Amino acid sequence: MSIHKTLGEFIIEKQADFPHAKGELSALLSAIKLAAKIVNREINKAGLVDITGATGVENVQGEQQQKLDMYANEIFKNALIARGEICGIASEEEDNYVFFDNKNSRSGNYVVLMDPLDGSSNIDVNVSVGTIFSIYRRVSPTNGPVGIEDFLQVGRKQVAAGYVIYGSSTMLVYTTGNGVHGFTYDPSIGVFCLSHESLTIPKSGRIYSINEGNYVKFPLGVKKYLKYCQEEDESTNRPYTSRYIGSLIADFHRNLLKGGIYIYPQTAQAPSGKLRLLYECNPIAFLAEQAGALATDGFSPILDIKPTELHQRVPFFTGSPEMMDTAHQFMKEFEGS
Ligand SMILES: O=P(O)(O)OC[C@H]1O[C@](O)(COP(=O)(O)O)[C@@H](O)[C@@H]1O
Ligand SMILES: [Mg+2]
Ligand SMILES: [Mg+2]
Repeated sequence: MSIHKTLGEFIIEKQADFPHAKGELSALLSAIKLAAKIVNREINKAGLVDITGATGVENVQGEQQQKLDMYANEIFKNALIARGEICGIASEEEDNYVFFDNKNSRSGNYVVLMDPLDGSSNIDVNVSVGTIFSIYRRVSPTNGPVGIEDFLQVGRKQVAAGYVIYGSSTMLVYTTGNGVHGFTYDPSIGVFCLSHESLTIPKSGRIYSINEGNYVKFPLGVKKYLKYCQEEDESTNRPYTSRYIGSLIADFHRNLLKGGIYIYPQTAQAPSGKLRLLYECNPIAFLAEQAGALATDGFSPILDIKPTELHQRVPFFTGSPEMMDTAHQFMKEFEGS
């Protein structure tokens, strides 16, 4: 029976990959690893504990906050605040960024942006959900207060990003800019073990993920691409098959392993789409590009977008490069209509 390498061992081994290393990545990821285990424990018994349903409070996005959104937000925040490397966080569930104003954290060099619970609409129905994180080095002077500029950095500046998927098994998948690596949680020994080293997405695939319930509101380029996916043509493996879980992390993870494309486009009602640039699209885009996939707003790379607001939204296209190229051709051809 082979004993898999643990996440902790792998991080130590890969330490040299992380600029300014000095053990800071280990501390950052061990905080996330610990919080993921605690949230995983509660999710696994969600029906038995008072953790399902809404809190009755609306978050800054105008969405009903779910109890598990808030629980995960507190667990990750508290795990991060306890580590001196991190001087501040931004979260989907916090109106503004949070500055860890204590002596220990002030000297921290990193900020974390997170979506503590992704796929909130699936919490109560036992469908895979996730946590997404993005890590930057601060740009404001160390030992001083954190500023908005520390959070509004282009995605290319990320030093690490990843997600936890709470599904049939629980996995943590991350990158520090040296490939994408996946670790599966073994509850019997309480550790994340290396199960998917150097993940790369298949060049093409047969899966498209989009909420077709919004079809009539889609831009013409997206409508045309969907028709292309559904046409009969054996030579190009079409029609493709539609798979949409409604949890960005679960849809992305499946496509990463099998090949495919995920699209959450702009609509007439939501000209910037739904997904948030800083703690959903940037971290996924960093992982995607590291795994040989593309991630764009339908036209240009997500990682080159200069953020202007903490909770700004962007149209999001990501997936196998050949499928993305085709989708881009339709978006270009029907741009503006
Ligand atoms: O229900 P819709 O409009 O298809 O939206 C589903 C999308 O919204 C999200 O749930 C948004 O994320 P949160 O659950 O973190 O708010 C994504 O995970 C998912 O891909
Ligand atoms: Mg989300
Ligand atoms: Mg969320």
